[in-house]
Amino acid sequence: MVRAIMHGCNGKMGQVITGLAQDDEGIAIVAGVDQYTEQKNDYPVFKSLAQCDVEADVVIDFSNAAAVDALISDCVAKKIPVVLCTTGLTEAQLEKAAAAAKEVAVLKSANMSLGINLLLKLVKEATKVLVPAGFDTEIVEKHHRLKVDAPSGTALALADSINEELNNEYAYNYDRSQVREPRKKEEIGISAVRGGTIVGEHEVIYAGPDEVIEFKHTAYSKTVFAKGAVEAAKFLAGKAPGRYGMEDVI
Ligand SMILES: NC(=O)C1=CN([C@@H]2O[C@H](COP(=O)(O)OP(=O)(O)OC[C@H]3O[C@@H](n4cnc5c(N)ncnc54)[C@H](O)[C@@H]3O)[C@@H](O)[C@H]2O)C=CC1
Ligand SMILES: O=C(O)C1=N[C@H](C(=O)O)C[C@H](O)C1
Repeated sequence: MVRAIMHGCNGKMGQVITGLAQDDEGIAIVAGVDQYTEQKNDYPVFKSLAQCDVEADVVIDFSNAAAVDALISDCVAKKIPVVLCTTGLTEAQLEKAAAAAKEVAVLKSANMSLGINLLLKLVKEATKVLVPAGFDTEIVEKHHRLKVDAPSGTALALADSINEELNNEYAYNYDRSQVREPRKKEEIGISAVRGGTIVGEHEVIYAGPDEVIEFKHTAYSKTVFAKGAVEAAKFLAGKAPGRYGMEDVI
């Protein structure tokens, strides 16, 4: 059985994963880390991974970008593989995660659901055909009112997947309110909506001459992300240092 430390254990995703792990014989949450150390479950909770003295095979992280620098350093120091799911990371943090992967196994993914990981591939095929035919690409994401980062990590991952097919030559446009000019061809628009309890919606819109194609993924519960994270943790435990992604798990 894989022993996991839940980083961000007292948050929304931390609690869904804790519930899922209780019914899964292949994984056990043996400790939690959270800035609020209230013990909500049957495992001990520590303020930081550095302070955690419980042995484990892997860390699952759903916390906050501000927590990720210390987390990565602590995983390297303790030589524990990490499933990094927190979004809104800076370029410097992404570089730090890449450097850490030389020392420990790091699986980073902005979205652990099966559907989005398929969509990341589908948009590559669509882009190859549609953009040369004159279609513009826009991404619209919608999330609950408590989400702190925008645009979502998933929207950025979708944009990156599309842009790879365009030799990374397209710029991301997050805000059209400050200019009065037609849309540039070589851009990908990304818009964020926040409200209520929306779990997560991502639409990729290809708008062409007289026709529009839309791909849409809707997450109806956080369980889709939690299931992916649990499978990723089982996959990553015991793996050699390196960078891994959900494509390695699915
Ligand atoms: N990759 C994926 O599939 C998904 C990623 N996410 C991302 O996961 C992150 C967490 O999401 P939620 O659980 O909804 O947020 P949340 O705000 O409900 O939970 C975050 C938890 O992290 C804790 N935390 C914050 N700073 C900390 C620190 N410095 N040290 C230790 N713990 C700290 C908070 O106290 C809280 O309990 C977000 O960045 C979100 O975008 C969310 C869902 C799916
Ligand atoms: O904060 C969330 O809730 C989610 N965050 C991830 C993101 O930023 O892409 C994934 C999912 O959409 C839910």
